[in-house]
Amino acid sequence: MKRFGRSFRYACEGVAYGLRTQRHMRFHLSAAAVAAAVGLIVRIGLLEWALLLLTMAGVIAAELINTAIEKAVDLASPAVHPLAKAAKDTAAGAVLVLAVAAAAVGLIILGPPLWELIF
Ligand SMILES: Nc1ncnc2c1ncn2[C@@H]1O[C@H](COP(=O)(O)OP(=O)(O)OP(=O)(O)O)[C@@H](O)[C@H]1O
Repeated sequence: MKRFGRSFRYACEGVAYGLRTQRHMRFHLSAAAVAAAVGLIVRIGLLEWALLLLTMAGVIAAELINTAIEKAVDLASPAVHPLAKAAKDTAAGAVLVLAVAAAAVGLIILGPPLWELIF
């Protein structure tokens, strides 16, 4: 149990590090906060909340993995190397794919009720 608590604390430190140092992470969090606020306003259903939360968490988790890869690459290859570029760009690409999918999910779930509320 003590070991579990320690691992949990280290994981929280990792999330805090990502939040503190990655501007993209702050952007993703702000977008998630806006989506959650709209979800509350238009009163989406439980299944919609589950989907929205899963996509938000997916983007944030991908950003954390991207940060981990960036740091590991910087440690392993401080000099310019095509493989270092490939590793960083591929990891960034994974975040991009998830972020675009999350934006689409947000539009599909929040778009129609928001439209109805406004017009
Ligand atoms: N060691 C390296 N060798 C070759 N290319 C690199 C290396 N480090 C970074 N690059 C490339 O330089 C560009 C900018 O990289 P950088 O690490 O500054 O990331 P970034 O996308 O600006 O992210 P952030 O601002 O979040 O740190 C990317 O295309 C990356 O692949």
